[in-house]
Amino acid sequence: MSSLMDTSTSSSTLVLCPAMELKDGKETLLFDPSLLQKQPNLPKEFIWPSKDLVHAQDELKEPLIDLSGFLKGNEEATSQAAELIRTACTNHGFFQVINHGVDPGLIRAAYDEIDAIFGLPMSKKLGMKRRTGGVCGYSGAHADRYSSKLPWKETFSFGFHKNESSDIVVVDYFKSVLGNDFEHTGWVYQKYCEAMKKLALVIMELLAISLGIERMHYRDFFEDGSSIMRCNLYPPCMNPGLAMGTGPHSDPTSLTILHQDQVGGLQVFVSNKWQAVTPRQDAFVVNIGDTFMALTNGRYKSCLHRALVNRESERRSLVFFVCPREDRTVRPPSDLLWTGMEVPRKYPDFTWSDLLEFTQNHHRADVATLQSFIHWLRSLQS
Ligand SMILES: C=C1C[C@]23C[C@H]1CC[C@H]2[C@]1(C)CCC[C@@](C)(C(=O)O)[C@H]1[C@@H]3C(=O)O
Ligand SMILES: O=C(O)CCC(=O)C(=O)O
Ligand SMILES: [Fe+2]
Repeated sequence: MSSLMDTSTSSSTLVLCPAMELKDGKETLLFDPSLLQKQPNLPKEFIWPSKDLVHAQDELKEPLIDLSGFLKGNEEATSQAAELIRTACTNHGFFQVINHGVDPGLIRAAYDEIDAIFGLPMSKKLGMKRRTGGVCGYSGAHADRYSSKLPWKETFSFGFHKNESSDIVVVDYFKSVLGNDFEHTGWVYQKYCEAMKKLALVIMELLAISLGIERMHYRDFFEDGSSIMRCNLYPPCMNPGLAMGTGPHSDPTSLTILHQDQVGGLQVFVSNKWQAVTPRQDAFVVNIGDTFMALTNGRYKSCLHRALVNRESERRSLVFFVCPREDRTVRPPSDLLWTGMEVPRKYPDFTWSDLLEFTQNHHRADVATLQSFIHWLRSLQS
């Protein structure tokens, strides 16, 4: 299976870049913000094509969905929320929710722990690095995965799922990877992920209602899912106009529940232009991912978005990626495949496990991941 990974190397980096590390005998760039920020110029690996750097023209504040009525079982509020969701997801796959029921103190604690993680010495962070082919662990600009268009960010990701042996998998992960000193951090993210999963299942009900299908359909599909939690830290950048915190993409996952701090930088592609998402500390950003788009047979759109960096401030975001159990077949409900006559399938059956493996080993998730994945699947079958 040919690798589609970006393998271009740039020897000039050896001169420019203050820090390299040897990986499998190959010199790769080491994303150490404390060193890189002192550099006068942005290393070439972080420079993005001009087509990706087009400025945002407007701010996108709507649709903002108040969940309080739905959570109380108010039918009028439920149908209003469903209508807003239907319009937003049919067009661009982005909305925000307020009065979601998540404790603001838990959100604050999750941000505090971001600093505990990324404030560790580089040697410690490299010791908890994401393994090739996996999602979990630390990553510095994904410099060990790609050689160009590197994102100006550090990430730390881990799984959240129920399993027979433990119902505190996040606590276990933090203790095993970061040590017993991080048990408290593990509990903060255990509670945070539990709150995200609870909110995700509420939103799944609303999504089903908005599509006019059986209310529990998606809730049941995701109940036993294996989700991914990611902490993002975007350091200040000496040349933010040429860099990207996270490049243009749609999430290959199903549903993303994101909280951004007050710095700002998230943008979504709506009405054929990039629009800034103004931070609201009381809101969660929700976007439809590729897998959920397939679960609606393309009725709901996977949201195209990106994150910019700035010269002055660090930016942080907490991102919860809702995923189904890895072996579940991704197939739209039959109610979406019949409107008095048969509706053609837009995507073949697949599993999240296969799409995840594709993004981790064969294709850098971008603005066309699902199409590339379908082509790749078909190439395997031919
Ligand atoms: C399954 C995943 C792959 C990524 C993390 C989750 C969902 C979002 C994906 C990602 C953020 C999309 C942009 C590119 C990417 C490489 C990144 O910038 O981190 C993607 C993640 C990844 O492959 O690690
Ligand atoms: O940090 C952000 O605002 C966006 C991050 C993102 O899109 C992602 O991690 O998938
Ligand atoms: Fe994303």
